[in-house]
Amino acid sequence: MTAIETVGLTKRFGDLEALADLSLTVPEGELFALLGPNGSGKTTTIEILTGQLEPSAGTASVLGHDPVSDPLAVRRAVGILPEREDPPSFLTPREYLEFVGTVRNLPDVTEQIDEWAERFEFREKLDTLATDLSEGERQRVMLAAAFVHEPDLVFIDEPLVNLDPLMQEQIKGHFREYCERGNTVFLSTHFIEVADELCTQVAIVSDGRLVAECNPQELDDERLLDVFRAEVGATEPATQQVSD
Ligand SMILES: Nc1ncnc2c1ncn2[C@@H]1O[C@H](COP(=O)(O)OP(=O)(O)OP(=O)(O)O)[C@@H](O)[C@H]1O
Repeated sequence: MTAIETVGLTKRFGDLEALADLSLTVPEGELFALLGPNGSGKTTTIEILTGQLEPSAGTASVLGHDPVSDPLAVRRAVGILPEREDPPSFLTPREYLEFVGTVRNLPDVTEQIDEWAERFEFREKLDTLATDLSEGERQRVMLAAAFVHEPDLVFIDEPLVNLDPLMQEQIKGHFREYCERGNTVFLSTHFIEVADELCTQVAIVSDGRLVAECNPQELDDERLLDVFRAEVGATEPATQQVSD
């Protein structure tokens, strides 16, 4: 089945066309990356697909729901982690995840909280106020919040930016395992290495336009970096780095 389908998705902000005629199909079970340089329309796409922003033209379907006419149905069904979003500074991870559990109608999240804190290694910080957590720790709490209700589809904007290399490996392993169970992960990133190593389907966007689609695991000599350079004209090696 198809997890996400967009047809001719377009978004204009005044004179700026942030997204132009984007048509994408993401089958269920895919570890998908929308890859593109800064300002290429990745966040705009996620915001439209999760019903936070209305497109100027085009249609989208997310797990069979229309994010324009029924944004709540989409947001109930999926997990979302926006770029650089933090838990509220005045709550502990435990309190925040309990809050998320309530919003997600989970009867009792005690076990899930333990499980996710163990998996993303913040168990010893469960009762520390978020304001006193490191950036990476806050990111791990937010990742747990995106997955805690075990949605079929999770959107994550720049998933690995604040994480140390060992935690990056752990999170990548989690994404793979999650998709192997038939779920779908939609990542947005400007780090080629993340898309190349991790993803089963990559769509490259530049200036709001889809310029290439591929499965990096099937690329032989033509590495994803070469495709990216050819289509986007990027020559900066910085795009290969995984962390800031
Ligand atoms: N609300 C807005 N009003 C006006 N312009 C906007 C708005 N939101 C985004 N844009 C513009 O749309 C373009 C695409 O932005 P978007 O945030 O989708 O890019 P991105 O690919 O996610 O970039 P980054 O990798 O830097 O996060 C940019 O030129 C941005 O300045």
